Amino acid sequence: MRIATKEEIRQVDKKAIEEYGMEEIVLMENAGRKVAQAVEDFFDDIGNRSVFIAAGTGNNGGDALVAARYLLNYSARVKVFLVGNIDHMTKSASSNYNILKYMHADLYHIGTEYDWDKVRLSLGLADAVIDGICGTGIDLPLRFDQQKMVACINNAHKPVVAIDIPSGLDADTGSVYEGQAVKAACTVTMGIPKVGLLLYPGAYYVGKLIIDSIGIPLALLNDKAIQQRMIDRCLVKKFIPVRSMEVHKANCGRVLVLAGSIGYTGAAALCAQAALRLGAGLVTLAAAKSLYPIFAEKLTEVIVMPLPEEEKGILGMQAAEVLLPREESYDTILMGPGLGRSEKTMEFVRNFAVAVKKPLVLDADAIFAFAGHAEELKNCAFIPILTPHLGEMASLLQIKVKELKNDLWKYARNAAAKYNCIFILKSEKTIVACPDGNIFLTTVGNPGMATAGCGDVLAGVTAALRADRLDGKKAAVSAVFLHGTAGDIAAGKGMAGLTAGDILDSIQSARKYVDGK
Ligand SMILES: NC(=O)C1=CN([C@@H]2O[C@H](COP(=O)(O)OP(=O)(O)OC[C@H]3O[C@@H](n4cnc5c(N)ncnc54)[C@H](O)[C@@H]3O)[C@@H](O)[C@H]2O)[C@@H](O)CC1
Ligand SMILES: [K+]
Repeated sequence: MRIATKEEIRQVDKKAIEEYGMEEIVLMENAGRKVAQAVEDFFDDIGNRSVFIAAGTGNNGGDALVAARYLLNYSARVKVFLVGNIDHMTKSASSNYNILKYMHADLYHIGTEYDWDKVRLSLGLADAVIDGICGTGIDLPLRFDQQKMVACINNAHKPVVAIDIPSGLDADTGSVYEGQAVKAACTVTMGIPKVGLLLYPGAYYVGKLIIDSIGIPLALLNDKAIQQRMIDRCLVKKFIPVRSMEVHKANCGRVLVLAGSIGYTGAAALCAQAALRLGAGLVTLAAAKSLYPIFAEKLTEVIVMPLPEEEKGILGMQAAEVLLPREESYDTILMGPGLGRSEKTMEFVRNFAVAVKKPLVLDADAIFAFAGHAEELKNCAFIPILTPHLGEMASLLQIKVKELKNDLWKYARNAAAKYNCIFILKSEKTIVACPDGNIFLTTVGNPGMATAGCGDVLAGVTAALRADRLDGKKAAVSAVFLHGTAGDIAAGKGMAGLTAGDILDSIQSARKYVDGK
């Protein structure tokens, strides 16, 4: 399923009306009916219930006015409060306003402070609230009267059904101006989700998300021009090849891992093992030679290659001299987990990444190596996949984490295009950003996965998929789904106390779930 920005959904609505000949008022009718149904679903006895409806003057308000009519038809008690000047109502909203007037519905205009008392009193008596103050048509901050209505609704602590998007939430970024957004129990969004519903802090305001059809043709909702997509099983199943009967260990992915330093041997072991668990045929862990005895003892199925070191446990340019002549033995090279940040190692990472002619997955310290040198990523032979968390991304882009968080998707999208990289940007809602502008958002994973080593497992899974001939975009998207699914399987035993080792142990089951066998 795709996820729309404000402009993209505006284009969808426009094309439905102008190209397909759908009537705006019909779309509004469908939207309003779905909202009324959502309210009805809250109660067994809607006929005995009072519903407070806040309706703005745009089409979001129009949806609310339609919902009011349906709820009146269900015999609910309905009070509609209009937020804004009705002279500015859109044509379709105005038509619905006139119908309600003709029905002698309880319609209130807010002019004086006395009217706000009435708002608060009605909210106090209501069993449920519909938020139709505004939707995708606004730019924040809200107008003063809209802000006041949002505050009244939130202070009433009643179950709120938000139409399309909780009022006050930015549909593109998920940002909320000074906390002024409706806190919904449920949001009924039309056609496809809007970006802001899925991003934090916006996602906290949404409650249960219901995605309802209002009759817009699927071809429009699935248009490639909408550049954001959910990562789900259906998408990933299309990307991952069925394992052939004639498969050989050398032709289902040979991964070279460059990872580990003194104190960080676990990271190296986890990512190498994760690549095997996903299905790579051969995994070689190349590490500073003084670490060799540790890995030889720790790992059984992984081949361990000792490399010359600059200092005890620290890799430098000599490692490249050993590795470059052997590059044809590998399909993908993963660098970074636990590698350390010494100057010599960072220099080696940057030089080797450009010299080697194999697809790369760069994680952790290998991403840090490019902080202040991001332009050099453009010189990689293949589009590299980078798997930063927010701190690593911020250091790569030389900005503050707070700044990055304010417009995460924009930064990720711009950086992917500018440095010709694919980013798996890890957070509570991991995304994949591609140089062509496409963004993919995870639908799986859980807070238990905020644990040491979890990212190392993701890096290994990503490298294994890339080594099995998936292009960068498909490998990154599939890795996020398989890793998140493995985390969800592991969380079956409990989220707190979940370890990266548990996720590792569940990767095989996650792949089986995707393969459908
Ligand atoms: N366009 C369509 O065909 C459809 C639209 N639908 C609904 O319409 C909504 C979008 O409607 P609109 O585009 O009319 O806009 P909204 O109803 O979201 O916003 C109301 C009005 O506020 C104005 N505004 C902008 N910034 C503002 C600010 N800072 N403070 C106050 N007012 C501001 C806008 O000009 C807009 O007319 C969707 O969210 C959805 O609920 C649905 O009815 C389905 C069909
Ligand atoms: K709304």
